[in-house]
Amino acid sequence: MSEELSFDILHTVLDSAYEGIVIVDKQARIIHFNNAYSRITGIKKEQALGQPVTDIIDNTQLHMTLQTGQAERGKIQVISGQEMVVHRIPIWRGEEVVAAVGMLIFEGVSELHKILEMHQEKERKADKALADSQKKNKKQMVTLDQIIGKSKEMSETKRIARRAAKTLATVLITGESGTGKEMFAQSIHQLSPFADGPFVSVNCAAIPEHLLEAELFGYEEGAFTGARKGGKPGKFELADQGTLFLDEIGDMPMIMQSKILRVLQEKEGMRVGGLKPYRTNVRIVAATNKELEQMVSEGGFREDLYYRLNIIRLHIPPLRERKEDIPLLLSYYVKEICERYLASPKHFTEEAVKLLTAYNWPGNIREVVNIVERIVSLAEGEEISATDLPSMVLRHQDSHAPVSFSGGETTEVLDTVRKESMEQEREVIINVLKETKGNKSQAAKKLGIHRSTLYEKLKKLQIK
Ligand SMILES: Nc1ncnc2c1ncn2[C@@H]1O[C@H](COP(=O)(O)OP(=O)(O)OP(=O)(O)O)[C@@H](O)[C@H]1O
Repeated sequence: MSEELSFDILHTVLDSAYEGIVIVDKQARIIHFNNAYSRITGIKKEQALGQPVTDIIDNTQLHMTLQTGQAERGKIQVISGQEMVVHRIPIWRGEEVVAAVGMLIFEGVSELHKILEMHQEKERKADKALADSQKKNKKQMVTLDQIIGKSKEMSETKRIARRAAKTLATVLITGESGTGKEMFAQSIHQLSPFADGPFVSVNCAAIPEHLLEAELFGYEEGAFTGARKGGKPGKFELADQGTLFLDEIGDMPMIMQSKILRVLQEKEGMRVGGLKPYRTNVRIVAATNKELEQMVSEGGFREDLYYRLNIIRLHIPPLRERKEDIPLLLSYYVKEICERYLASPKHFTEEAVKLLTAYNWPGNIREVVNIVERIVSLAEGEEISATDLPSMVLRHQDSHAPVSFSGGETTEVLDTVRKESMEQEREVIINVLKETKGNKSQAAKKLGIHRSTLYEKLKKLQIK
């Protein structure tokens, strides 16, 4: 590129900059004065070019920059009666300062104040929103009364939860996905001596392994690349005097298991990059849908941590083992969802309830919520009948679970559907097992069901 061309390009770039830019030569004469500088100060370009900078710009120090060779940043300079923020930068060639650049960053300090105020206002709003959402969360926290279920199994689970809540002991909640483990954890917190403190929830499976320590214990400024200025408190600090809910604890990496055990024993934590430990007094409620005992025996979970967590055990049975709760859940959620969607009230016919009760609900109550949501948004009339149900419900009927809540005989339709669906289910499972070369854990994962459910199905469908 010719020297002339690069000079032209440079001038164009300087002229289109948002900041005011002035360049002086060795003798402190102005050799460049860009459009922004002219706009901000009202001084014409022709007036400025070739003139000593001290004659043109009020209170300039650029001639001093040429002498000292020192850069100055963020200095306040009064130009045309206004305070402005400037940088002054010397340009060296070898041992000598050959020019200096003056940059006008903010047109006035008042602009800087405005920006600062805007920023502070934004921060105030964000803090308020956070405080409001924390208050709202507190109000929205679940209580035991909101947990639906009158079956013997659920009544027993609630009884244990109520008693566990009053103690300071660690609670381990087990149960398949979607059975309501987080609901129980919140209810325990609400009834516990820690109820006035925060409820902090961490999903151990959702946080990448290398971030988990910082998330749980916090970090100090500069602890790693990307660490936030001022550091960040960890969940153990945030949950102080409250409850820390460690969801999916079975997915916790071994190294973190040891660190958690240490905090539980010593009631002290240490931020990543920190030098001084902090005190933390939290009630731990952990949950998992994994077989922790089996993980312990296979070496995937620390035995000492397991015993430390398993002081009170709360098992939530899957929905298929407490079928009498299904009609209650259906009628609660159909009402709640119709209200939420501003839809006209709807109800299930007796036959639809029978079919839904005979379904095996591998996704438990979360699946109930999803299916009812889907049905409500598609069904047109007030009545939800068998024809409105998703085909999956008809295909996966639980043949060895008689529908006893209404005391009636199962219908012929239901029988036919069941027979057909068992055949289909058998075929699907055999195919998946072939794909996984007989590996049952992988097959259960592919089918989206728990391993114990797969074993039950293998037995029921006589798959060898
Ligand atoms: N007994 C219940 N009564 C009413 N709603 C319930 C009940 N149990 C669960 N739910 C609802 O089902 C959904 C799943 O519940 P929750 O998140 O507590 O389950 P979970 O066992 O913690 O699931 P995961 O193991 O996947 O984290 C939520 O929408 C919750 O409100």
